[in-house]
Amino acid sequence: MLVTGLEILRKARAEGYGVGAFNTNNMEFTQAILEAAEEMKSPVILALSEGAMKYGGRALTRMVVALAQEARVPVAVHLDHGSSYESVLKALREGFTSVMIDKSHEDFETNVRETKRVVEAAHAVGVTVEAELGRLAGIEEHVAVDEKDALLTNPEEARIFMERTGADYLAVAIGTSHGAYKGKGRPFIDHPRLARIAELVPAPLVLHGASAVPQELVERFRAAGGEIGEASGIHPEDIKKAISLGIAKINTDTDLRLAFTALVRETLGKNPKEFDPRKYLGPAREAVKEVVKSRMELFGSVGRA
Ligand SMILES: O=C(COP(=O)(O)O)N(O)CCCCO
Ligand code: NA
Ligand SMILES: [Zn+2]
Repeated sequence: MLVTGLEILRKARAEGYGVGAFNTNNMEFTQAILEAAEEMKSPVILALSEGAMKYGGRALTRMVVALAQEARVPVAVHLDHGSSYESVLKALREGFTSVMIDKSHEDFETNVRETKRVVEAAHAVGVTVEAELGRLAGIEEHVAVDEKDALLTNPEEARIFMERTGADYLAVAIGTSHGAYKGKGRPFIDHPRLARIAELVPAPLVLHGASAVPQELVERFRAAGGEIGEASGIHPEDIKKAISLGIAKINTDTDLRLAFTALVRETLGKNPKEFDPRKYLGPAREAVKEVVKSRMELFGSVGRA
C-alpha cells in the first residue's frame, strides 16, 4: 500500500531497524525492488532522482505510484535530492508520498528558509519531507576536527534546523559519499557524531551514500568487461551500528547499478547472437532483486511490513 515516508521511518527508528530507499529509473528496477519487498515482507522506499524523472517521465512516475498502491507491503514513493521548490511541486503533482529538498550546499539560513517552504507545501497535501544538513564527503580519519566540522553535520545545528524547518527526517553527513569510491579501504564513519545528532534530533535519520560496493560484485563487473577503478563502499558493521544509533532510511543506488550492468554485460558476452532485450534485462532484474533482498536482511527490515 502507498504510505508516506514518515509512516515507514517513524516505526523504523522507534523499533531500531533500517528501511532501504532504492533508486529506480525503469520497469525492471521497480519490479525487482517491489518483488524483493513483498517476498521479504519488508517496507520499502522507491526513490526517484530528478534525473530519473527526466529519463522516465510519466511512464515511470505513473508506473511507480500505481504499483506502490497495489503492493502488499508499505511503500513510499520518494523524490531523491530534490533541488528546487518547483521540482518538489512536480513530484507532489505526480502523487509522490515523500520528497527530499536538498539545500545542504547552501548557507544555513538559506537551507532553513527553502526547506521550510517545501515543508509547508508538502504537509498541506499530506506528504512528508526529508532535508539535509552537512556535506556528504568521504573523509580520512586523520582529518582535523575543524575540517570535519566544516563538512559533517553539526549536532547542535541539526537540532535547531529540524525545530525551525519542521522537516520530518534528516539526511546527515557522517563520512559517507555517493558513488563507487567512498574512500581508501574502510571509509571512516563518525559514529560518535551520529550518536550526538540522534540525542538531539528525535526524527528518523537518513544515510546517503550507503552502498556496500562489495568486491565480488566489482570483480564480476570487471570480468564481464566493465571498467572500474579501486572501488569501496560502507562496511556492513558500520551500517548496523549507524542503524542502532538512529539511522532509519538507507539510500542504495550504486550497488543496484553495478549488479544490473554486470549481468547485462555477462549475458550479452555469453550470447553474442542474442537481441531479445528480455533475455538480458530479465537476468539483470533478478540480480537487482537479490541485492535488494540482502540489503533488507542487513537493515533488519525483513518481516516488518
Ligand atoms: O545516497 C544515494 C546513493 O548512494 P550510493 O551511491 O552509495 O548508492 N542516493 O541519494 C542515490 C542517488 C545519488 C547518486 O547515486
Ligand atoms: Na546534498
Ligand atoms: Zn544521496
